Amino acid sequence: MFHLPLHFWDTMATMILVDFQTCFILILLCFFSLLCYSLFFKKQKNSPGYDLPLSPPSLPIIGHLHLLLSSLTHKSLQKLSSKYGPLLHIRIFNVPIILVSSASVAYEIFKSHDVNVSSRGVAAIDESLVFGSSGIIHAPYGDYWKFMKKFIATKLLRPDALERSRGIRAEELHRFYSSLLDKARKNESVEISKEAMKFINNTLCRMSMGRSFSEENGEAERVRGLVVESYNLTKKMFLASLLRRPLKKLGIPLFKKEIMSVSDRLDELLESILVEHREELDMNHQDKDMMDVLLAAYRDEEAEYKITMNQIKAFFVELFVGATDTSVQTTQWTMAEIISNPNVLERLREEIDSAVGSSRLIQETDLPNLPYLQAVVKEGLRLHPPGPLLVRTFQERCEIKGYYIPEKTRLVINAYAVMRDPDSWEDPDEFKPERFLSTKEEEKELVLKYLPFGGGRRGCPGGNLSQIFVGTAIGVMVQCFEWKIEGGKVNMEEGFEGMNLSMAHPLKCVPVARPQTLSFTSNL
Ligand code: HEM
Repeated sequence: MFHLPLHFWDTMATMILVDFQTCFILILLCFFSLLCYSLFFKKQKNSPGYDLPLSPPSLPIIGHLHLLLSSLTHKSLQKLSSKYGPLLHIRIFNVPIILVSSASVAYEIFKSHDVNVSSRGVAAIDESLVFGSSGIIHAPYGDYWKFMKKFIATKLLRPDALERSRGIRAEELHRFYSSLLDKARKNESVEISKEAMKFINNTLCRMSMGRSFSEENGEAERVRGLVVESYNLTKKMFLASLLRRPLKKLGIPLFKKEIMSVSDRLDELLESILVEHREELDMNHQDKDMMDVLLAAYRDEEAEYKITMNQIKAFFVELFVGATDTSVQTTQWTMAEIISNPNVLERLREEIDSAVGSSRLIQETDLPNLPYLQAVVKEGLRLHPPGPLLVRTFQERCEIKGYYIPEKTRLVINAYAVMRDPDSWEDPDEFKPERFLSTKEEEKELVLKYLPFGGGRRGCPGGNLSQIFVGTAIGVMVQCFEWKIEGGKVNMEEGFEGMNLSMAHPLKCVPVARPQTLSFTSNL
């Protein structure tokens, strides 16, 4: 009898086992695809006359999801629009998203459909303090949002409220200068974003709730740590918000545990700071910082809107998440551009030296007299907007450039692409601050295509404060130091840290103190 060798049976057994595993995986895949198909891929009900713009080629089932998950989404989308046009529709599974990449289409949307696109329509985990439903960033366009927007403009960031906290910013600016000077004396390298983060986070902590890094309990540092954790969850939150409804049907609470863990710790920290503020307010009846002002609104029986404690906490979380890293990244990118463009550095320094002189440190009250510095910051924001994609939702069906968009369709405006659109900007990839030294007429035109702070009523309310943070930080670095760059050249490669566009290789350089600026005492 013919005997097959033992190892043959071994091999057969292994093959059968492997085949069985492959089959099992295949069956699972088929099952999962069918499930995806029924959950995401079933044709949406067409609204009458619904006619979306062109959709570029996409992958089966997932559509353009891979582009949204790429590390530099704004660039992938910019590439797509430069090939297929400034008004497109992309899809994630079967969910359509309108993609806008030119100034003219963005302008039409903000001019004629502003209220219609004034809700973002994205909410991750309802009960989370980070990007949940209690915050302003994801609040639908309605009473709560209107109350908060007005409150921020008239109570928290109005010129006289900012005037009251000017002393805090001057102290922190001096501390920023001293820290750089210390590094210069030791000939040590500085990571610009770290120094800027200390300055901005500390200033904002003091302005909003009277806390700073230097205080012993370290609350500002804990806030900062938790904000960093929130940034690191951004992509997960985005996915959770996108797939929330279909996955809810399957009982999968995507990333809920991680998101709630950060949210709970923020809640605990803010609760203790709020209790302290309430007790102090009861004793002194005097509001000193933003938290006091919000608590007074909470207690106001006559207030137009009855704000809740959860909304107050969510506001502070979003204030830190939205205000610190955006300003830090802008400071870092702008400084990188200044160091890479010696002619800009020279002109800027001449302006500061002549307007401020050499006997004192620059202050925020100097900014109106420094038009070139303002132009440099604007140009930094044009080329490197920290939030390159603006996300909104069309609440109602509408017509854009002859297309009919159904209600509840997501909208993404690629502000990065708009601000580098060669049809709107001369030499769009060049750092040319002069373009912002314009006449009033030209200025009006610029507003239409300049979107680092978004647009319309849903645009960023913190533009003025961020100009102060970034303008003064850049002012100090240029006024007081020469900068030696490691390796002689700045690496301008982009990366994405958390939710903001950042430098793939953080800017590190050694400050060398200019002789006349060695002995500035505090401006106060
Ligand atoms: C360089 C710094 C900053 C940049 C580039 C920036 C950018 C943005 C952008 C692009 C948006 C979305 C706008 C839209 O959808 O049209 C936004 C929203 C927001 N920003 Fe800023 N921001 C900065 C600083 C600040 C500061 C300092 C604050 C607070 C003091 C702040 C508070 C907010 C708030 C509360 C929102 C939500 C507004 C709403 O949904 O109605 N931001 N910001």
